[in-house]
Amino acid sequence: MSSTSRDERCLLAVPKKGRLHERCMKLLQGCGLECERAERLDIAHCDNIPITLVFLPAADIPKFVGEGNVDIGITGQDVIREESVDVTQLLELGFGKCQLAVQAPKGQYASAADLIGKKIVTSFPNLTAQFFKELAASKGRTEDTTVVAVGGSVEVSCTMGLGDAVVDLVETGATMDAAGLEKLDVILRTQCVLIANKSCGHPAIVDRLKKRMQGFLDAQQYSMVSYNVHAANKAAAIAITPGRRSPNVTNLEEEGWFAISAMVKKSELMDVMDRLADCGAIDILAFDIRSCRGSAQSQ
Ligand SMILES: Nc1ncnc2c1ncn2[C@@H]1O[C@H](COP(=O)(O)OP(=O)(O)OP(=O)(O)O)[C@@H](O)[C@H]1O
Ligand SMILES: O=P(O)(O)OC[C@H]1O[C@H](OP(=O)(O)OP(=O)(O)O)[C@H](O)[C@@H]1O
Repeated sequence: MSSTSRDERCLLAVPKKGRLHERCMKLLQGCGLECERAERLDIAHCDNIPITLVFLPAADIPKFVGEGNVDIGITGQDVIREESVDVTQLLELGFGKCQLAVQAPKGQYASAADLIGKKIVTSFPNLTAQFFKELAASKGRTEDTTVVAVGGSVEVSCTMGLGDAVVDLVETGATMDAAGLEKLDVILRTQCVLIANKSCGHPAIVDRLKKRMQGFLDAQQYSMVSYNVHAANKAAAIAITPGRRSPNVTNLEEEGWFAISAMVKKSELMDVMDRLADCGAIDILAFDIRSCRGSAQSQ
């Protein structure tokens, strides 16, 4: 570990287990953070940047960031909203995407409004109570909806007779379906984000990490395509690969030929390569990008 004191090191909270953990570790690795975590220890100092990782339950991270126990953190927008802490959202990370949804036993209720005044089981008691309060107000209803907080396995609550319906996270819908539930309404769409304490003391380190993360995320979305094309087909080829800012065009030794390279969305890569070949481009190659920096969207 480098010889930096606690005050010089930026504390970054990372989900210690669950769905977000692996994705976060892959992201941090892609950002070049090198750190060794001793077995059973929930803290790891990075050797090559003054950042210390603190491994915490995802649901506790908003509070610790909000109160300044750690400087920055990675967690879901759902738990940030549930804790209603005042933190700065620095970056959407594009994974951990799901919905917080009202779910009821299939065929029993037509809409979430039919659950006003009933008993709802959830790990998100604050968001659930707020949702039903606002729903009741919008419908001119006065009954109080009972919210029962549980720590997990929410989907089995109706079967166990704990409540009439649940509010839980849904991604593919497989868990909901297996539990005999159906979605009646969506309270929140969420994804994993990088957050910072409002008066975070390490702006330079945080900014560097944010740019590295953006670079890693951009690199995952794009491939680099390079090809050779004759002057007669150059304009058509450039129209297919305009790049993010502009393609890189250089002259080949061979008269009338050009080498072109450009970033292409991975989701469009095969189509772009087909179209380049159709318009006369040759030697068409695609490369993975490991990371990138300084693109317009990354500023
Ligand atoms: N099915 C899902 N798809 C995508 N993201 C999810 C899904 N379930 C949860 N998440 C996101 O991951 C966060 C942590 O959820 P997870 O269930 O992994 O947490 P945990 O309770 O810490 O772990 P565990 O359930 O193993 O105890 C959630 O707050 C949410 O942002
Ligand atoms: O729509 P799906 O793709 O089925 O995902 C939804 C499930 O994912 C989460 O649980 P997770 O599997 O993380 O385990 P948990 O119940 O222990 O939190 C969430 O609580 C749902 O149960």
